[in-house]
Amino acid sequence: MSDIVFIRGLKLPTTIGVYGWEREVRQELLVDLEMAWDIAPAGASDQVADALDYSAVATRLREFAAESSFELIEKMATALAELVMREFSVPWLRLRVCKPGAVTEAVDVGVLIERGSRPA
Ligand SMILES: Nc1nc2c(c(=O)[nH]1)N=C([C@H](O)[C@@H](O)CO)CN2
Repeated sequence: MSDIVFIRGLKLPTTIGVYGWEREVRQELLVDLEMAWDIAPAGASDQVADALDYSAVATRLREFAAESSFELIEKMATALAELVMREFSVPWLRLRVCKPGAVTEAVDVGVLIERGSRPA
């Protein structure tokens, strides 16, 4: 099984950053998430109850980020990955967390992590 359910370009307003001014403002992170998930049951039934509901995942990530106050995007990425695996029973994921504008000379900066075991 090598199916993937994904979310791309999810906006996560949050408090994030190591500098003093960053503790006083909200900034927007962008997240790309790939989750290993067997889509065969939903593909057969056409019922969202049989699917990994990407809408529910997105809502939960935005809720978590809104309540978070981390310094590093490494910490945010780790926490988001743990949440998705724990609450949605996802066995493997690849998560990119981007902080647009953090380095003005760069198109983008961020971290890309993989967690869990990918089903064969
Ligand atoms: N590897 C990281 N480097 C930096 C981070 C980070 O979260 N991970 N954060 C900052 C500052 O908060 C920066 O984004 C402010 O523009 C610097 N380096």
